[in-house]
Amino acid sequence: MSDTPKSLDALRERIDAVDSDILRLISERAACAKRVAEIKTQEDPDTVFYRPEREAQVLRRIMALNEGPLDAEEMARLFREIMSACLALEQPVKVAYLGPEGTFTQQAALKHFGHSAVSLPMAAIDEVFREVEAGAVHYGVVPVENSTEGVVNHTLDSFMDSSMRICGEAVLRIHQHLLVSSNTRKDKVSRIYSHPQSFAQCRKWLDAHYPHAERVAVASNAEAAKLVKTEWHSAAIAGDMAAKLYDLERIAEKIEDSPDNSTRFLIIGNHDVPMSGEDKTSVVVAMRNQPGALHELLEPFHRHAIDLTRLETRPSRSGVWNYVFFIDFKGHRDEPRVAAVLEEVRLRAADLKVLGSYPMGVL
Ligand SMILES: O=C(O)C(=O)C[C@]1(C(=O)O)C=C[C@@H](O)C=C1
Repeated sequence: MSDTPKSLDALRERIDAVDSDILRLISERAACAKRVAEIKTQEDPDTVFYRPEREAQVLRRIMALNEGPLDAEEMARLFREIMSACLALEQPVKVAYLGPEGTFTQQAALKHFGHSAVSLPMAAIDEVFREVEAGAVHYGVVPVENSTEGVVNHTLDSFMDSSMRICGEAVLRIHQHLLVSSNTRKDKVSRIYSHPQSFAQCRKWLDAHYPHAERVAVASNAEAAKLVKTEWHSAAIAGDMAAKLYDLERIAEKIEDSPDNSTRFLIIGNHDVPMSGEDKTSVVVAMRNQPGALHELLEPFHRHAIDLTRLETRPSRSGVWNYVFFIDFKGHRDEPRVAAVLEEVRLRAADLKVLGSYPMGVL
C-alpha cells in the first residue's frame, strides 16, 4: 500500500474507514444469506440450511485469493466465523460433540462450524450418534483417528449399527500441556491425570520429566483438568480449551512426543453432501472370509487409480472370524470413476455401506 498514512492518528483514521467498509460489506453478505434461506425454504420446506460443499468452496476460494499480509489460514478462519454467523441467521445449527466441555472434540466442532453454532457436550460417542439420529441436534462431531495413537475404534464400531452419514472432516493439531491450579505445589507433583490417548502421546516426555509420578487415566482431558483444582499435589495433561475453562496454569507447553500430533474428527449428519471439487468418500465393507479377500477388495481401487487415504480392519459383530474394512479414499460417489469402483466392490463384497462423500478438511 503506497498511500498508507504515516502518523498514528492518520493510520487509526484509515482503520476506522476500513472498518466501516467491512461492516457494510459483512451486513450485505448477511442479508444475502437471509435471502438464500428464503429461497431454500420456498424450494423445499424441509431444506437443509448448512451446505458443507459450498462452505468448503468459499473457504478454498478465499485462501487462493489471499495475497497477505495475513496468511491464508488466518484469513480463512475469519471467513469461517463470518459464514458461521450468516448460517446462524438462516438457522442456528445445533452440534453434539464428545464432551465434556473443554475437550479437543469441542475445539474441532468450533473450528469446523465456527462460534455461532450451538455446541452441546455428550458423555459418550454413541450418545453423539443417538442425538443426531433422534433429530435432537443437526450434526455430531466425533474423533476418528490420531496420528500417534491410531484409530478410535468406538467411532468405527458406532458406524456399523448406524444409518448416519459422514458430512465432513476436521483435522486438529493437538498440543498437550502440563497444567496445575493455583493450589498446586509445583515442586511436589506426584500424580498426573489425563485421558489414556494423551498419556500415550506424551509418554517419552513424562518418562523423562516425571518418571515417578502416578499416572491416573480418566475419561477425558477436561475431566483431568477439573480434578486438578481439588488436589495440591496433582497436575493434568490437557489442551488449551480445558486450561482456559478451568483457569489452570501451563507449567510445560507442547509436551507431545511427536511435533505433528494431530487428530481427525468426523462430522456426522443425516443427509448426503454434493460434490465440492475436492472430496473424500468413506465406506465400510464386509468380505467373505476366504483367502485373497483383501486383494480382491482393493484391486478395483488400484485399477481405477483411486487414492486410498486409510484402511482399517475391525472384527465384524456377526460371525467369529469375519472382518469388516473401513476404507477412505479420494473422490466423490457421484464421480463416474468412483461410482464404477463402488459397483464392482458391491459385487465382490458380502456387504457394502457408503458412509458418505464429503469435502476434504479445509482448515
Ligand atoms: O450458499 C448457501 O447455501 C448459504 O446458505 C450461504 C452460506 C454463506 O454464508 O456463504 C451460509 C451457510 C451455508 O452453510 C453455506 C454458505
